[in-house]
Amino acid sequence: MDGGTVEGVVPPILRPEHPTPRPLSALVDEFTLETVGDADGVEVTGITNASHDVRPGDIFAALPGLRRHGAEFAADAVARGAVAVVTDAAGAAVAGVDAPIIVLDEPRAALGEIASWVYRTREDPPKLYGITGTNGKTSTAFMLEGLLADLGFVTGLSTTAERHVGDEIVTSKLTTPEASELHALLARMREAGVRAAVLEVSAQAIERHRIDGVEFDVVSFTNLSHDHLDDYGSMEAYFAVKLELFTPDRAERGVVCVDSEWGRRVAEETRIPVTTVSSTDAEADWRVDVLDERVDGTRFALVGRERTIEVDIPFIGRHLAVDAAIAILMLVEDGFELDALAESVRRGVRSTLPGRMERVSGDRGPALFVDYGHSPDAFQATLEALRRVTPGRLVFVFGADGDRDATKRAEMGRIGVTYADELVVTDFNPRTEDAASIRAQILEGARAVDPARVHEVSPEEDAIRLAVTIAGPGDTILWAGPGDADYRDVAGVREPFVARDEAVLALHEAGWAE
Ligand SMILES: CC(=O)N[C@H]1[C@@H](OP(=O)(O)OP(=O)(O)OC[C@H]2O[C@@H](n3ccc(=O)[nH]c3=O)[C@H](O)[C@@H]2O)O[C@H](CO)[C@@H](O)[C@@H]1O[C@H](C)C(=O)N[C@@H](C)C(=O)N[C@H](CCC(=O)O)C(=O)O
Ligand SMILES: Nc1ncnc2c1ncn2[C@@H]1O[C@H](COP(=O)(O)OP(=O)(O)OP(=O)(O)O)[C@@H](O)[C@H]1O
Repeated sequence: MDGGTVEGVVPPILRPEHPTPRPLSALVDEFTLETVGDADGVEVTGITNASHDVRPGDIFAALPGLRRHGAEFAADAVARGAVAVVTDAAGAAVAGVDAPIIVLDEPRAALGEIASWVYRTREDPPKLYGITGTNGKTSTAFMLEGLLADLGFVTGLSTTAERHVGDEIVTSKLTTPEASELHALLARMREAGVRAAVLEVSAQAIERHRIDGVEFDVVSFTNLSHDHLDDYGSMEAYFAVKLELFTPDRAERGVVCVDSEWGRRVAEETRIPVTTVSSTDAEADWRVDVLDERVDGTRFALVGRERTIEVDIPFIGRHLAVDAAIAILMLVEDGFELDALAESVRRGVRSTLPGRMERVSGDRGPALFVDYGHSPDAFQATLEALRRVTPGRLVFVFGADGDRDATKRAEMGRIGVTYADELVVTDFNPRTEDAASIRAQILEGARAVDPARVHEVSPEEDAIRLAVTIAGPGDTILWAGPGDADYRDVAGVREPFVARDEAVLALHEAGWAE
């Protein structure tokens, strides 16, 4: 199981409350599936690939994984009420269950289409907006949802931070859920009357068939930078996966930020019509001209070939202005008039971004922000933005997560000490890795720039306390990594940990907060 061992830390999976039963035999006929056992008379109401999520009437998708084969859990799934199993030949050989088994060469590749059939998610779908890129997906998604809500839509949202079904909010596990969970979420949204849904799409989701069976009205590309090379090996391979979202099977239209070379390539190589936006390239269809950067917000002009609007967002930095522009343009691409959007932009973009550049300090002492950034490019964007609104020094606290792309760690250290005045290197979800050796990799990059401004403190609650001691009024502290997470993962065990709360406590102990 990927969720932790601590109760309350594993987020719930949202499902339709009143699914319509469908005959398994109709599924077998429609997809011409090879079946062991008798599908006749079996009624299906759901599907899942996680044995602990099985409900009576489900199909259990027993998928081969990196760590184990889901078929190991088939008996448990059937005991919980699964009425059929979908798996591959290896899974069928070990499933050992008294239930019909559908055997496929690649069950993961079929999961999206089967889940879409089970939950009928192609029937009268809501408007669907998908956002991909290395950084800014969650931020853009929240801003877009805010706009849609202001336009009067009942909205749905699926991000790294939270999933929303109208007013219902749960925390997320993966950025993009597995296909069976995603289609269940869409079915739950339909029950709640959701007419517009915004989905964050990770590279892993595209590659691992998590968004199969979903057809987006508009997709967008924020940027691409060093991350996830443990999964993809090279930036070229990482790019190729992202590009797949911009194909006619996946989406009708797109919005592409061409600030980076990767964005320019998406715009060139896409197979769907796209509009381009940039804060640096005057040739783009739309330009983001930042007019004013303040500690409480940013004002920018969104300049088109024929129209311009001015936009205020309550977030710091031009990178978030670009995210806001992408959100607005996704609606323009979907047929909304920019002028008609202006009022909603004024009100709707004023949503909150959980754990993204979130200010947790009050009026006294240093300003303290908790952020979710965990890549060199995100660090640079946030530190440069904070520098422009900080009269004093910039103190940066971060760690690099374990069991994830180790090749970015030294670069994170280098960026950290280059763009901040003081750097406190600490821990962040070491998972199954040794925390000290992760810190050592970061420190190697940081100390090569300037060892005098680099501190090493473990664990993170001590690190934030040191930062609060170093900083004073007029200074800014950025704690990057944990964002809005409510746990930390040490030695593969998740324990409750909320960075915001630790940060406020540290400020309180230093006399800067009540
Ligand atoms: C590399 C990757 O994406 N792995 C995902 C994948 O794991 P896997 O295929 O190796 O599965 P496994 O753990 O071997 O288990 C095999 C099967 O047995 C099932 N099982 C397993 C145990 C059990 O008790 N019962 C059970 O049914 C599992 O649900 C699975 O279907 O399927 C699992 C079940 O759905 C996921 O939890 C797991 O995500 C892991 C935790 C992960 O860390 N993924 C990251 C890399 C990821 O996907 N990140 C992106 C965003 C990144 C970003 O933008 O920063 C994301 O979209 O979240
Ligand atoms: N357009 C952008 N360019 C660079 N950095 C950005 C941009 N937008 C947001 N960031 C920074 O990237 C970090 C992550 O932001 P956000 O959560 O919105 O991205 P994400 O793509 O959803 O990340 P993840 O996929 O890891 O969930 C934050 O530090 C944020 O300040």
